[in-house]
Amino acid sequence: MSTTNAWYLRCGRQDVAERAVLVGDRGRVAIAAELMQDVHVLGEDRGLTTATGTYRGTRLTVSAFGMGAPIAAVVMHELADLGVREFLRLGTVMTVGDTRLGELVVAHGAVRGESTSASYLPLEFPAVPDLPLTARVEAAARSGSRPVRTGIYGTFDGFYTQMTDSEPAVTSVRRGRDDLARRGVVATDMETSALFVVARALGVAAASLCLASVDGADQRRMEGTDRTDAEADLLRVGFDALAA
Ligand SMILES: O=P(O)(O)O[C@H]1O[C@H](CO)[C@@H](O)[C@H]1O
Ligand SMILES: O=c1cc[nH]c(=O)[nH]1
Repeated sequence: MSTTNAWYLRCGRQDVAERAVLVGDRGRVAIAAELMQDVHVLGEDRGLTTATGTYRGTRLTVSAFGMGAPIAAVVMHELADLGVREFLRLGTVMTVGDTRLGELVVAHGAVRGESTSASYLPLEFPAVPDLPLTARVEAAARSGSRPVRTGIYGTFDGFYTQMTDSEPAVTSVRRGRDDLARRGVVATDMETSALFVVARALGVAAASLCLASVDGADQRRMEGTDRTDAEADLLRVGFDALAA
């Protein structure tokens, strides 16, 4: 791949910072842009939105991939080829076990329940974050006002078949969530394990910090200003960690 023009992100090495935030929802790029100065919105293709700006003197790139591990891996891969060295996923998760809505959850590892990471490294390889970056993330989270939880994520491809209580898989999904809780998993999402493994394969650092926005037990969702305020807190904490 050319290092001057990424296939899908449609930008060059000079357009991106060495530190990047990966979000799912494109709306979070707009919120992130409000936190930064000198913001440049970069090329947009297939709904992938990327912006680079400065936060407290540190240049940061924010990129939205949408949903799911395959496209998250494409975005990480292109940004790594362009020179990004540190990645922080800032997203949302569903609670497992004792995790409560509104908590910020720092990933200490992730169950590789998705298929994308196996195209980079075999399943024997663990999905673990970069530990120094994770320590920065945890410190920034603990200096904020929200409760912080740490632990293992479960990452899956099947939103309706592996994660939510939807027919026809509702019984196996509930059983699977109980099994994860018994083994100490604290949350589920669709990208974290893939990003950890892809980062290891490409020789870059990755960490993941997410807002618990859906209750796994009853599928209640954070809504309205509760949710938007919490997502703004998530972005501020994440930016503080990357700028530290
Ligand atoms: O809030 P984001 O970052 O999109 O993350 C979570 O939300 C989506 C599912 O609702 C998946 O992408 C999942 O990982
Ligand atoms: O239900 C949810 C909420 C956030 N992230 C997910 O992957 N699922």
